[in-house]
This record gives sequence, structure tokens and C-alpha cells, in this order.
Amino acid sequence: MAKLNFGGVEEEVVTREEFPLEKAREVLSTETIAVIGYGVQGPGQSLNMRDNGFNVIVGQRKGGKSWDKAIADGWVPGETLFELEEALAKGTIICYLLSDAAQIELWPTVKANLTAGKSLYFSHGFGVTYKDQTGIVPPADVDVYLVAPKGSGTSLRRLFVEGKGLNSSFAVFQDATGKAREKCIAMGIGVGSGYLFETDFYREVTSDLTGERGTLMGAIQGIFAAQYEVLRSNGHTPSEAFNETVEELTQSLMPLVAENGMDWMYANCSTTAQRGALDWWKPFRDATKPVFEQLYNSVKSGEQATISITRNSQPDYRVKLEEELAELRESEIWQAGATVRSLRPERG
Ligand SMILES: NC(=O)C1=CN([C@@H]2O[C@H](COP(=O)(O)OP(=O)(O)OC[C@H]3O[C@@H](n4cnc5c(N)ncnc54)[C@H](O)[C@@H]3O)[C@@H](O)[C@H]2O)C=CC1
Ligand SMILES: CC(=O)[C@](C)(O)C(=O)O
Ligand SMILES: [Mg+2]
Ligand SMILES: [Mg+2]
Repeated sequence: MAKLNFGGVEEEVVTREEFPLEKAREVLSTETIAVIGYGVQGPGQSLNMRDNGFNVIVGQRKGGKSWDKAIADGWVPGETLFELEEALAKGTIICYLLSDAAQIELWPTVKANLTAGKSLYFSHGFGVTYKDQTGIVPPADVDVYLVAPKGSGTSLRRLFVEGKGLNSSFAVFQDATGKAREKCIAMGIGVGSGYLFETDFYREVTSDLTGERGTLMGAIQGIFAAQYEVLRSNGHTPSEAFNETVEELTQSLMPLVAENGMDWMYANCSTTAQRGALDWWKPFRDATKPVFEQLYNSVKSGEQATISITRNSQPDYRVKLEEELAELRESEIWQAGATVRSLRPERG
């Protein structure tokens, strides 16, 4: 573990230098890693582990889109691709990568296959933390740990292919064999993490649910929509409003923030912009902070988990989701966005 200073707070992190891929391969050399579910994280993690030389199989319901995608990705039925129950029986490390709501339904089958000494691996603290709602209580004689890539499975794979890596958190919930921590870190390296920072299941799920509802996904769309509407109602055209709300942020300014931080991005804008941004960021913080407090409390109370479980386990979930995504896609801001994207020079 390397000790690093994060803004004045010392934290230990695991990097690929200290825990090289060869060591990860060695730790997991006798394991059969069964990735259960081939949705978003399943492909990213299983393909990265396969390319990293681990013994990986995939378990997925037969006949759907995900099964076909697994075949297209080179998983071979009967050799490396199996129905859920068969993969669960063969695997010694069960990577439970169904959607969090779907994990509840399959849990009795998973549990039946968790014989002593196996590992149960998650990419979220959800199922275990909200056990009163999910019923997920692992048997005492298995290792239980998580590696949660901090980003979409799509990015996990893309960055791996580019030779880079997404950061992940890791946590051990239960150590039955005395080797849970080592196996957990080895899995983290195996799935292609850039570096790993430690957490526990509760902190992982509460921070993750807050982040995705907040600045990463929910709040950002809310702020985009608010500014776009104000610009449009004051006579600005859609292209102007979109460019000043989204395009400039994703194409020009956020890459600068990613590279060297917010002050550096500010320093590379006009003095006029700097003055305005420095004056306005605090009012925006103060206006939105109560909403973030409300959000965190709703996560902490378990209310967000309840909503997620009940809404995402409805039989018409996909249909309703598509309607809500269509509402976004068909909104003027994102229709304008589609046109703006088509005009980017690299797209011809
Ligand atoms: N989507 C992402 O990029 C991220 C996901 N995670 C976590 O990773 C885990 C997996 O999430 P996703 O990959 O998003 O899952 P997903 O929503 O893509 O679903 C995975 C698979 O579950 C299968 N499935 C759905 N309902 C089923 C059922 N009732 N019985 C059997 N199979 C069923 C689907 O066929 C699909 O292939 C979750 O714990 C999630 O919170 C963590 C970080 C990011
Ligand atoms: C991509 C990720 O890490 C999220 C946003 O937390 C998720 O997909 O659940
Ligand atoms: Mg996340
Ligand atoms: Mg999440």
C-alpha cells in the first residue's frame, strides 16, 4: 500500500506497481472466476480479466441480447459461456454483476452454490448493505468482497484497451479463508483498475448513490436544463444555448479540469470569465447544498434503495425506462446536442 496525501488527509492506495498483474495472476491461479450477468459491468470486467490472463467464464440467461453479445465478444457456449446455474456451480469466485434489483431474485440460487471457501464478489455495496430489503445475507464460510470501478463498464473496457485504467474502490465484508483481502485486490487489478482505494460496503453504496444522483448524472442534467431554459427564454438560439451550456464544457473546459484542476482551467480562460466564475461558484454551491443534503439523507435512510428496488423490478421497467430516456433524447436541448455533435470536425 502506498501512503498518499489527499488534500491534507493521508490515505493508503494500491497501485499496479505494488501489486503487479503477475502477482494478481498468482493469487488467483487456482480460481475459476464466474462473471454472472453480461450487462454493462459484466463485459468490461470479464473481457479485461480474460485479456489479463485469468481463468474466466460468463454466466448469463440464454437467448437474450446479453447472451448474443457474449458470443459476439468471443465467449463460447459450453466452454466459457454458460447458463446462470451452471456458471454458479463451476465458479469459485462468483462475480455477482446482475443489476442490483435483479440480484434479489437470483439470490437463493446463488446462495445454494456458495459452498465453503468460495468467494462472493460484488461491484456495489448495495445488496449486502440493504440486506433487510434484498435478503442478501452471505453464508459465513465464504469470502465476501467488492471492487467497484468508479465509472461505466463501457469506460472500464475502453480505458483498458487504451492501456489506461479506471479507478476502483475495494472493500472486504467477510474474510472466511484469511485470504479475502489479497483476492479482492487481485481481482481489482485483474479487472483493469488504475489504482484502488479502500472503503467498506456501507460507504461505497452511500457515496455511489449520492454521486450518481448528484454531480455525476442527476444534478448535472438539472443544471444544464436550468441554464438552457433561461438562455432560450431570453431569445438565444438552440445552438447558442447548447454550446454555452454543454458543448464547451465537455469539449473544452472539462478536459482541462481533468488534466490540472479547476484553478488551472480558470487560469486558462479570460480574466472576464475568471471574475464571473469566481464570483458565482459560491452562490451556486449555497443554492444546491440543501438539495445535496436532502439527497444524502434519502440515501442514508434507505429510501433511495427502496425506490431503486421497487421501480427496477417492475416487469415493464425497460419500457418505462425507454420512455424516460426518450423524454431526454427528444428534449430540445439534447436534440440540439445531436446536431452539434454531428458537426464536430472529427465526425466529418
Ligand atoms: N453499469 C455500470 O457501469 C456500473 C455498475 N455497477 C454495479 O455493477 C453491478 C452490475 O450492474 P450492471 O452491469 O449495470 O447491470 P445490468 O443492469 O447491465 O444487468 C446485468 C445483467 O443482468 C441480467 N438480468 C437482469 N435481470 C435479470 C434476472 N431477473 N435474472 C437474471 N439475469 C438478469 C441482464 O441480462 C444483464 O445482462 C451492479 O451492482 C451495479 O450497481 C458498478 C459500477 C458501474
Ligand atoms: C458508472 C457508475 O459508477 C455508476 C454511475 O455508479 C453506476 O452506473 O451505477
Ligand atoms: Mg459508481
Ligand atoms: Mg452506481
